[in-house]
Amino acid sequence: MKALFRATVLDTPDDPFHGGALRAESDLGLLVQDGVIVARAAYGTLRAAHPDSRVHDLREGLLLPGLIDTHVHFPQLRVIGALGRPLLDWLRESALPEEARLADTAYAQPLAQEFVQGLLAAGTTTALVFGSHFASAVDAFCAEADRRGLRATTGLVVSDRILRPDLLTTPQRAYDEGKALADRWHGVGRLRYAVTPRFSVSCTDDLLESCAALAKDIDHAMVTSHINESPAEVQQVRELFEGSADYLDTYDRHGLVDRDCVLAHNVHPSDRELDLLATREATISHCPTSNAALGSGMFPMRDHLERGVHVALGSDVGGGTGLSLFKEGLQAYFVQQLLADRGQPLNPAHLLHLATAAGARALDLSDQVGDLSVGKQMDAVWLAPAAGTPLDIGLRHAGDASDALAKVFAMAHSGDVRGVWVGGDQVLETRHLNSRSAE
Ligand SMILES: O=c1[nH]c(=O)c2nc[nH]c2[nH]1
Ligand SMILES: [Zn+2]
Repeated sequence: MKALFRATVLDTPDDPFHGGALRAESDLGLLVQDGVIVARAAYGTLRAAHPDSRVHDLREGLLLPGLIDTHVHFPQLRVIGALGRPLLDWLRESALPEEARLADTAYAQPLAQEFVQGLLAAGTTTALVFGSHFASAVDAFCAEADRRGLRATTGLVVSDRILRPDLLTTPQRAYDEGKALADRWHGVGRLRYAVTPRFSVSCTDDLLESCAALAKDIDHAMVTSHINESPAEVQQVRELFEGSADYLDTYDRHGLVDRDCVLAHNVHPSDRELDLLATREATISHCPTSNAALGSGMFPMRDHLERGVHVALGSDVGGGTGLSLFKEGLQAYFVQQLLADRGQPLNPAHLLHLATAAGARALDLSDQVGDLSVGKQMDAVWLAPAAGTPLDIGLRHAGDASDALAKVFAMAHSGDVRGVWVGGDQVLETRHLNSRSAE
């Protein structure tokens, strides 16, 4: 049976960083068949043409494309909020001891459930997920993401130096375990594989070469890692890779940087790195709450965009302070405001684009998700705040759609998410969902 969604729908099919604007339509109908939007028109018109369709009446609040988180660590959910330390200290004292616990599948399995539930509850329908150093834990995450219907790209995190010994591997083992995981999960349901060297600090050239070999041997794999996050980390990479031009070169000289590559942070890039990222068409995942929490620095978004580098948004949990991309969008806005004349002016359409269509492009999923046009998958988040909350009051008094969206980024959180769909499947249902088969 066809489903007909009735809502006020906001999305950004035309890139607002390149002349596009927010698309906003009220009392719109989205007709969905087999998970795909097959018609988009005034609700009354679609209802008259499809009287047997099952109506989802979402007129309260707003319907947005499902959010796309391009950098989030599965093993770090339980250590969100370890504030007060810079990156390398935070890794050693907070993140890595927790990551070591995932050697135990009995620890990893409930964590996978909590993590996938957390993403969906935040309205995130697609994510590029930094996996675990342990293949069994990556299996646990993939099984849970598949069970819940999350659109996820993930892989085995690999390192062969400097980290605590229980997190280290070898180039051969990294290849073999990664290949076996990809054979099990790549292309299963909505899952894809990402080759995931942790960062150049913890990866020798031999390991990065094995990552490149693995990426070549998996049809259309992604590659993801970290880059230029904190000054101390950048300095350590400089010392470890004396023959490299810069941090990006440590990946690029192994052929790891191309359109299917997403690198998190890039808070401290050189002009050469920005130009090469643009040439390679790679994406930088900007993770603003993490950058602030770890004191990593203020992201030079304007330099990225002026030089043609693609930018999307990531929560970077657990360096980041939660799974909500609304909070990341707001923090991205704050940082650019604080950079004053060096900052990138951002309006609500920019924020929505960064949290949706830009992520789809990063993951090479633009033909499927990122906005709510005909032909796209029905991946959507329905925001309907409880009556009397500041967001509810704000939405009811918003001057126009852009104003309403600004209020969403200023105030929305998981508690305001009332329904989430991936490929037309309802993957999260919360308070009093209003769905009926006829008017
Ligand atoms: O923000 C970050 N989180 C991490 O877990 C990590 N590992 C290397 N570099 C990192 N940066
Ligand atoms: Zn990270």
